[in-house]
Amino acid sequence: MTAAAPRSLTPASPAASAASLPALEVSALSHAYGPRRVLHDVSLRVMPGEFTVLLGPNGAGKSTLFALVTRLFDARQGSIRIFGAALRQQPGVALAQLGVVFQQPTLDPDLSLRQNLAYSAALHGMSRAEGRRRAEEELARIGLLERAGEAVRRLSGGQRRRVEMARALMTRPRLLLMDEPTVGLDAASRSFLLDHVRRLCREEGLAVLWATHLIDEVDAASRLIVLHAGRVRAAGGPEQILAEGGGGTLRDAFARLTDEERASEDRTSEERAGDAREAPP
Ligand SMILES: Nc1ncnc2c1ncn2[C@@H]1O[C@H](COP(=O)(O)OP(=O)(O)OP(=O)(O)O)[C@@H](O)[C@H]1O
Repeated sequence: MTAAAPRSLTPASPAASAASLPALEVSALSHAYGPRRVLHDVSLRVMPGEFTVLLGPNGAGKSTLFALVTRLFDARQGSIRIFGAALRQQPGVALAQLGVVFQQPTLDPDLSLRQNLAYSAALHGMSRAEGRRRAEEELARIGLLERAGEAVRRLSGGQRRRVEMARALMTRPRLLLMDEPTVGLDAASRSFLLDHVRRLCREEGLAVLWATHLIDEVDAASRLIVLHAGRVRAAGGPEQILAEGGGGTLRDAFARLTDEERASEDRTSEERAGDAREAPP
């Protein structure tokens, strides 16, 4: 996660050729905690400029997926590529393109906004001057530059989330992961974050994977990946999710796709199929 190439893509830039590659490509990824498998053969893609909502109820496996993509855990089964770079084989190249806002807040409340960002810039190998310049740019974009010298603890929850996003964007990542970033925020703070991120997708080609359990964070331009009980239940635009989820409203379709009974029926039939494959002739 070092300072990477500028996010804006011009046709002649080397980054432009990477624009046709998926920003994130996860293939047949599985993960277990001890004997308990919590991700089952997950495959998904996020393309540059796409705002993709990873929608799943509590326990679906969203944070586990993020932990694998950020290499907190080693992905032993399946593969993960970031702009074509395989995470296991080329971790430095892959992670240099990635920014992350984790579910748990990680700002130091006693440091100022500027100090928190400077600290992160130093960890990413930026010079002091560059770190300061980038911090000011990102704080200005989220409307908090005037408060740069204040301690984080004086900010509201929504403002803290904005600072975390500014920090993640300082290295100019081309793929941004956000894990339940709106939990506990009021409606105005939520829509600020959503609008800001969607604008970065539209105007700068940023690819975003936004994990949430809230269906109302989906808009008509979003792509969706519905994850439930560690499996991708549906993926595509809202129309496709409606079709796969049996129509009605998006909320109805999501409820059906994440229905426990249906999930366990599918598990049972997959297990039966697995048994049949493994049975001797
Ligand atoms: N460190 C761990 N050890 C054992 N099991 C875990 C661990 N972390 C998560 N799990 C289990 O893995 C499953 C997926 O959890 P995960 O946190 O990835 O889901 P999630 O979709 O992010 O849910 P939430 O929104 O509640 O955080 C859950 O059943 C959870 O209990």
